[in-house]
Amino acid sequence: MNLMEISNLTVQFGGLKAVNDLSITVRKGELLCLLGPNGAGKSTTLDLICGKTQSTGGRIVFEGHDITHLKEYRRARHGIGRKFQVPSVFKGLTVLENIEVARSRRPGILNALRVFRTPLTGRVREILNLVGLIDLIDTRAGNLSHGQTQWLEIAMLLAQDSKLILMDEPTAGMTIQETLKTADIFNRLKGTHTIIVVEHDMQFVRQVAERVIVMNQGGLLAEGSIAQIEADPRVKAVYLGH
Ligand SMILES: Nc1ncnc2c1ncn2[C@@H]1O[C@H](COP(=O)(O)OP(=O)(O)OP(=O)(O)O)[C@@H](O)[C@H]1O
Repeated sequence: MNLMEISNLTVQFGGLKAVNDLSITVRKGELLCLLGPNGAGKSTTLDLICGKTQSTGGRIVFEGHDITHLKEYRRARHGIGRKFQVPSVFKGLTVLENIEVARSRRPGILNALRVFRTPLTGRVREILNLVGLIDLIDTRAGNLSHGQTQWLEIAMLLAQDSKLILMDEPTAGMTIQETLKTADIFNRLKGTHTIIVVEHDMQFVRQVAERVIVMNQGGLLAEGSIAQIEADPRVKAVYLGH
């Protein structure tokens, strides 16, 4: 079943078409990796899906709703969650408090503070177990390691029950062990969560990818399994060969 259909998506910045006539179908529950050389338009594609950037052409249909011209906060209400390269956790709050803020769905920290006395409910416990932070619920986010901070942010997206999770280079700056653990988290999310991830770390992509899309110069260059992508001479020429 399709969760999202992107047709002929285009955005022009001055003379540059950063995303150019891109069509992608995203299936419910799949983990889709977006690859491509620097400047291919991967981050811009995520920006166009979450509404951070408005397209200049094409269409995005999410669960049957045309969201092409919706503002970012309205797309978030439809269940599109975005994780940026710089984590947006509240450093002064504990791990559990951060999750509660994410779960409250109400804008503004003051509203969120009212729910802090909520006990560690089943779903929150499940999420914290999944990302391996269950023993750190009372730790301030500012005291977490880089990897733990990234996992907390993933947990916050899960706590919002996002239907589509968009992630831009989640393993950037991680140690090998942290990257392995992140792959494990992603593999456990497969099937129940729909994820689009932009990544340059091919080892990580090999561990998690079900379907891979390679972009080049704003357009779709190749699509397939990781084995098909790695054997594709066009991909080798512009990306993997370097
Ligand atoms: N707001 C903007 N205004 C003008 N040009 C932009 C804007 N955002 C992106 N671009 C340009 O669009 C092109 C695509 O950028 P984008 O960041 O999407 O590439 P990318 O594939 O994510 O690259 P990287 O792997 O380096 O992150 C680049 O040439 C970039 O300079």
